[in-house]
Amino acid sequence: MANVLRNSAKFGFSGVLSQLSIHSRHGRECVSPCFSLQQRNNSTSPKIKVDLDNSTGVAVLRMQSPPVNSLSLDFLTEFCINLEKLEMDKSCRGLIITSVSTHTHTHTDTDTVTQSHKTMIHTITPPVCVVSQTLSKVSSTGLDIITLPVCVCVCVCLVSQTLSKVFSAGLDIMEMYGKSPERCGEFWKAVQEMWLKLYGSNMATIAAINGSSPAGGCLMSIGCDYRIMADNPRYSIGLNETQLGIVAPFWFKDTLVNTVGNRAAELSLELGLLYSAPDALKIGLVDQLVPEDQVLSTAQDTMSKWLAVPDHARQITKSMMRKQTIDKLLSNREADITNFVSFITKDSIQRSLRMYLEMLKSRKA
Ligand SMILES: CC/C=C\C/C=C\C/C=C\C=C\CC(=O)SCCNC(=O)CCNC(=O)[C@H](O)C(C)(C)COP(=O)(O)OP(=O)(O)OC[C@H]1O[C@@H](n2cnc3c(N)ncnc32)[C@H](O)[C@@H]1OP(=O)(O)O
Repeated sequence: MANVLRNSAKFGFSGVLSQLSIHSRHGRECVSPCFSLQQRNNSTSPKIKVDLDNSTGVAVLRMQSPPVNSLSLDFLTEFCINLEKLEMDKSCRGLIITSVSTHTHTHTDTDTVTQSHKTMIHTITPPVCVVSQTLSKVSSTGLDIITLPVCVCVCVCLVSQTLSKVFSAGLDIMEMYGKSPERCGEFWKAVQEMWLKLYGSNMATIAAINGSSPAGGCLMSIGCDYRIMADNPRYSIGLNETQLGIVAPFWFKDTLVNTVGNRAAELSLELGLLYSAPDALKIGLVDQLVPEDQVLSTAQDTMSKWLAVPDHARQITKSMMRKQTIDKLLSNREADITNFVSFITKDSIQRSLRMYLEMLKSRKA
């Protein structure tokens, strides 16, 4: 654990703001205004909202990165910073990770608004102007640009984006498709960092899984100490990498083996299985199913049981259970990055990713 914390110390807070502005992928975030707004609201970053209840010592981290909470470099950077801040905060003993279903953003603009196609524009003030219009997808970049000729004096508009019913769609495939080896390496290092921080956290961690959680989303869930999933037939969870033509790295595999045992992990990984909530419960991939509207409250009740155990005893035990798995990656980080980069940049793998992306988009059409 100490190693994990020492390793993570290299993420300085001064670097956070610059990372956030540099890596904004779609140009849909207006970083500075959002960041200051989030600070006023006691949240820490645009894609992630954190509320720490000082009376219980429990923080709720809500992922709010539409459309599917995919784990981009931006997202992972914010996630790690937030985790590090909570880890350093002695008053925080427990962490619940979940997804928000709605997300509000503030944009400062003059007369043009650029957003993704799932955006609804609700209100624009001042001048008073109400528009309610679902945008259609128009450009090859995936961005929609509309001009509001009647609102040439727009100063501030409140934009609400809707998240799909997902916990997290896993790694952002666009971070692995058509990117330079350097950028892929940077991305993979951030994926490693996210897992090291979460799996090695001193806090008691609970995943409140209120939506689908494939691949990297599943990794995030099994990186926690306990998993509560919404009993909704539309949701699934699992490490489905082979379905994309890619191979789950050894530390994904190790985390799954530690959670469900060797045989279930073998079947699950080789077939790239996505489990329904009841099937996930059956193999121990999640610990509890509850009605969707009770996921968070159950996580909070469960957390109080975890926090009834003296911290030092729980932390040392957790370290004893997970240290070997964590150390294996720590001593192979560079080789793991090299492997990832050479694997993911292969033509054949890039073709698989392209076909998978096309499949995702055509499924919708
Ligand atoms: C030898 C070995 C050495 C080293 C190791 C090497 C390699 C290991 C490498 C990688 C490991 C990767 C792990 C991963 O996490 S890969 C990501 C896997 N994720 C998935 O398969 C999920 C795909 N998504 C879905 O199934 C669905 O989107 C959903 C169930 C999450 C939600 O369904 P919805 O119907 O609600 O939403 P959609 O319309 O499908 O999606 C909306 C929108 O979002 C885009 N999108 C979805 N998922 C992703 C994603 N993971 N990354 C980027 N973008 C995503 C989707 O295309 C839609 O986009 P458009 O609106 O059409 O533009």
